[in-house]
Amino acid sequence: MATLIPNLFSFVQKFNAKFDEKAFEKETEKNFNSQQIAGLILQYKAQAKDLLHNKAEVLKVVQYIDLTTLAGDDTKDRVEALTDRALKPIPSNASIHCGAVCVYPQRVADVAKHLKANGKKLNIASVAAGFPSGQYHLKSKVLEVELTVADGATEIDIVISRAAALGGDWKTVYDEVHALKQACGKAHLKTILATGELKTLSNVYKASWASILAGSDFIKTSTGKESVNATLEVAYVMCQAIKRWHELTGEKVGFKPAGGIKTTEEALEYVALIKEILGDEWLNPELFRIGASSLLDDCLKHL
Ligand SMILES: O=C[C@H](O)COP(=O)(O)O
Repeated sequence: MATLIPNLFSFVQKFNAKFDEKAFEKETEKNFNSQQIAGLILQYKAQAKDLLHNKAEVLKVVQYIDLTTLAGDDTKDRVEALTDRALKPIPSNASIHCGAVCVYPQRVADVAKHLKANGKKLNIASVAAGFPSGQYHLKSKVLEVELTVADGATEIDIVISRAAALGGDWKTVYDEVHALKQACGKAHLKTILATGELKTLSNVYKASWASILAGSDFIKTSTGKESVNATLEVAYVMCQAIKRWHELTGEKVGFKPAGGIKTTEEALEYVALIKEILGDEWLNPELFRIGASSLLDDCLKHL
């Protein structure tokens, strides 16, 4: 019962933009048992095998995808073609579209102009703010977010400072995310934790909590550029933070696994995990996305 009563500490903290270190430490003092999580992961994997035979579930996966290209040689032509594919990912079904198209900041204007010229609407996500390292001055990160939103991005994917996180400086993690949330204006903020570089599950939980407190609309596992990207283990921990925030405040923060998710079965493992931890109400593109460059090809084989 106690957990259903909004925790005014956290709630007020979020909207006053002040970071209370003691409250943060108290809230995030948790131990995660990898063995126990591994047991649950086996269950999610078994459930995904069943879901794979259900075409309606595969169709939903297509709609969760942030169809991504993040390459140094991306051109206007490439992102326009990707946008067309995100608008109609299944050639025989014009009613389905992907969650968003996701490109580098310099390509956002190409996508926005292409959509306008064709009279189409689609979420445009972009990986602004010094992606993927995050090793840039906050001032330039803020400016990059502002410029990218001005070019037409409706969703901004930023990455936290791993240097601050690994040093236990959660206030800096919070302050940066908070500043970047303000820079987003009306655009949604997805905060990438780069979990493959955070070393411990405790750090993953703390990074999730700091990002949620700072106003992130989504928390996302990885940039796709770390040597270890999305895993079910970190997804479990991140979804526990999302669940806890919902218990305390009634607010729903979205979840986006990204990086290295190439098969429909892998995508459905995340669906099974979310179903168990957060429930069916999280299984829609408003609250669940999968960042992926090649997953769609595999989904088409299952339809
Ligand atoms: O955010 C999206 C990821 O960068 C995509 O990663 P991927 O190319 O491994 O699918």
